[in-house]
Amino acid sequence: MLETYLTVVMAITPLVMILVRLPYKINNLKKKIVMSDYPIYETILRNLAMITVLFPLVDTFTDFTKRFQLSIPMAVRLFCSFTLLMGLYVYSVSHFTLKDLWSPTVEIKKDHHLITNGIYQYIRHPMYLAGFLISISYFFVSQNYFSSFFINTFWFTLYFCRIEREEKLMRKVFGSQYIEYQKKTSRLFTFRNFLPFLKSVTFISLSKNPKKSN
Ligand SMILES: C[S@@+](CC[C@H](N)C(=O)[O-])C[C@H]1O[C@@H](n2cnc3c(N)ncnc32)[C@H](O)[C@@H]1O
Repeated sequence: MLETYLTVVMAITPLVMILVRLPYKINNLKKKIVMSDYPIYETILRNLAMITVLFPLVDTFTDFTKRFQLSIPMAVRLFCSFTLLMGLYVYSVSHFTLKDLWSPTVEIKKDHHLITNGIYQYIRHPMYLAGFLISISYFFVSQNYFSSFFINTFWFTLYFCRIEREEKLMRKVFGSQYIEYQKKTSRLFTFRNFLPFLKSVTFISLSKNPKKSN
């Protein structure tokens, strides 16, 4: 019974990730990019990371990776299934908040404005936080060190290479507005504003993305 629940969590992970992202991915193709910063190594890394999104399906529905299993206590696996679902939720909320300003790489679109509401009023990179939560939790839920090694290596490297460049580009485009925003927010996680942060995730405060920055 518990094993079935964990298998379902593993199987829905890539499906939720793909389905949530799909409309934004399509929308992104229509938008005019005015500035970008993505070196070739990031394109390679991103494509490799994208392939690993499918690994949970391989782990769940085939025997290819079965021999790389550890034995992790059920209580730990159950707890991590909760953090994995939280990760999927934060991933969805950050997409819903960023809307058509989402892009797969570090780039600025025509009429880009700074989002500072909802979950973005507490942390600057909720989508990357979600990625970390999902990848780490997946290791414990699946117990599969082979898939988890590739998932974690590619996603962690991608995010760590990207965050600084993304913030640099945002400072270049939004100037003092982004510097002020940085002062008020944490990069990936907030202990100081943990409760309001949780509230913003729980109640999806998607209320009116300001068209112009405040
Ligand atoms: C994959 S999204 C990730 C957004 C953010 N780093 C996160 O983790 O939630 C990357 C794009 O989002 C855009 N972006 C990031 N933060 C933003 C903000 N606060 N307001 C508007 N656009 C933002 C940037 O143009 C960047 O190219």
